[in-house]
Amino acid sequence: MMRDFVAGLPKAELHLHIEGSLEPEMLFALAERNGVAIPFATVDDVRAAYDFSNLQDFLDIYYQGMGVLLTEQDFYDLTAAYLARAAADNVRHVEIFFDPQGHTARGVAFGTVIGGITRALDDAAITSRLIMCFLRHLSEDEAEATLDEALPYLARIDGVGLDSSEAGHPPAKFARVFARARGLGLKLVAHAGEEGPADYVIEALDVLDVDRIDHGNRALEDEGLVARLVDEGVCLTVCPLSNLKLCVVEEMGLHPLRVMLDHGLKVTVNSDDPAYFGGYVNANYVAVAEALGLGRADLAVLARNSFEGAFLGAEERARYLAEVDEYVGS
Ligand code: HPA
Ligand SMILES: [Zn+2]
Repeated sequence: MMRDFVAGLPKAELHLHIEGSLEPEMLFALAERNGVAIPFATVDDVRAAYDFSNLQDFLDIYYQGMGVLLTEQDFYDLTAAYLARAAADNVRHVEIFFDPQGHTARGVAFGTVIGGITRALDDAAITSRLIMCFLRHLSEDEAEATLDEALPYLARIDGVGLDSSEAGHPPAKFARVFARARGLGLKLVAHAGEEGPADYVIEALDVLDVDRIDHGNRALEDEGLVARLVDEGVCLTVCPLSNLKLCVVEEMGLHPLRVMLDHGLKVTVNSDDPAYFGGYVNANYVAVAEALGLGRADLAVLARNSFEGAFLGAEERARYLAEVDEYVGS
């Protein structure tokens, strides 16, 4: 069965917002532990509120939800719970986003956030990288101040990203801070082409010089851009259940992943904000496999792409790719 094949497939997850892995049960537990009021009476009430028509609808609830995260232990518990879910999906390597500005704006210290997350990463069996995202609805000066705050922790931060409300906040708004991050030796990624136009994908490549594109769906609207992404082997971190929940696609049968694979784009499958979008990484693989009729060979390509697009050293990458080959050949 396809589900069993996906379950055993070794894979990397490259697009996961740790704050988006906050399950309703943990939301309640942390609200109680920290004495934070939340506008929900039951876990079912919370799930009922997860009905979004666009990215902003989701972001409003996502920023509200992270308000229960206050202590280092909260960030540890959140991250440890995600890592356990990922390991259960046979995720062998994760690259985790976090949104420091969503916490420092509430008076939670940068060190508290990164301390809890990295302690959980250190305790986990799977390998990981950590990517700090700037909130694009805020100013570049605020992103610069966040990068300043990160300087003492650069040994634990592998890259920077760009997330939050895309429309009206083009990548070029963050040209200076991304250039500085590059100078500090950090990897660079940016959400682009989720709701924003193909031009934002081009800008992320040309102005920010990113190593990967997060989402990238709307790149398909520009033939020349597709050819360039194929030619340059740019990895796209696609998030099928997210796209469905945020109405980026009308139904899963219309998801562009199959077309992306057919073009030879280096696409990967990821969960984005699994607590909000209805499934972790394997659920995303199964959803697209069923809706688009993907076979084992397609799924193996997706898993290989996830390790090829990851910020791994050559030796680690080769080891993981060999694991995929061994599994697929078996
Ligand atoms: O999918 C997303 N897009 C933009 N910002 C986000 N922040 C969390 N998830 C997302
Ligand atoms: Zn995302």
